[in-house]
Amino acid sequence: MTSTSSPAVLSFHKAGISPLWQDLSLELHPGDFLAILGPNGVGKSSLINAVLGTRSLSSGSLKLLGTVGYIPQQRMFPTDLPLRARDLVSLALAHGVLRKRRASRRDVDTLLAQVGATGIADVRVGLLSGGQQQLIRQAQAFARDPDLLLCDEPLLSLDPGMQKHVVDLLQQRMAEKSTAIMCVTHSINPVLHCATKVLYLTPRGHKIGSVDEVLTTESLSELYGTHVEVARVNGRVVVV
Ligand SMILES: Nc1ncnc2c1ncn2[C@@H]1O[C@H](COP(=O)(O)OP(=O)(O)OP(=O)(O)O)[C@@H](O)[C@H]1O
Repeated sequence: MTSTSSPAVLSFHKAGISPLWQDLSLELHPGDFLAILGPNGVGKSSLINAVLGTRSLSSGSLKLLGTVGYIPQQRMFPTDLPLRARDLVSLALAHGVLRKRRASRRDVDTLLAQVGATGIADVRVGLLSGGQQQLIRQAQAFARDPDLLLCDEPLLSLDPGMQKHVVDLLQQRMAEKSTAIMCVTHSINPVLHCATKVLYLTPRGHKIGSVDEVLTTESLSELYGTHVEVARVNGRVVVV
């Protein structure tokens, strides 16, 4: 549940990365789910990278309160990487803990169970399928109970069943831990039920608001400068 009474976990104030986007102001509160949409190359990943500090803003500012977890765009682990799924999760849990350098086996097993990866715990990560590797990345990102979770196309190349599983896990984090989520995606439908805000980026400008405010014929036609039809079919958003 969104908690607008709590301080914003992340806020952008008139932020820009030239020449991609500018004058971006938004706030993310605990329990918010921001879906970031837009065409290829418009600067969606760059927005995530700005929060991670790996890309600088060229104007404006951003303020981050709290810890961050990151699910990167899908990239396969090397097939010969000599680490099991449980080793990667263990490293993520132990990271930053100075006195206790090793995560307990129980904590690792709990996290693996949470993402439904118990059965692959002892398999070398490079031998896992793309979807299975994505679960391990999710477990890594959850390890330190982040206040803000950055997800860069976490559903890419997953089948519908696995997409639902991944979105359910994100939604569970929002509900149980009030984690705020920023999720870059090329399709709004798998996250339609949990998105509290949508940021739609185009080379001509951007819009921020609820799904019903942003994903409309009027709003997208204005953003693209040409008529774009947005329809609802069986509860799904269809852009024509
Ligand atoms: N560190 C960087 N420095 C300068 N330019 C960069 C950097 N990283 C990416 N770019 C450029 O910024 C532009 C936007 O890239 P970005 O990956 O943010 O787009 P995107 O909207 O996520 O695209 P896609 O949907 O295709 O993943 C691209 O032209 C890219 O080449």
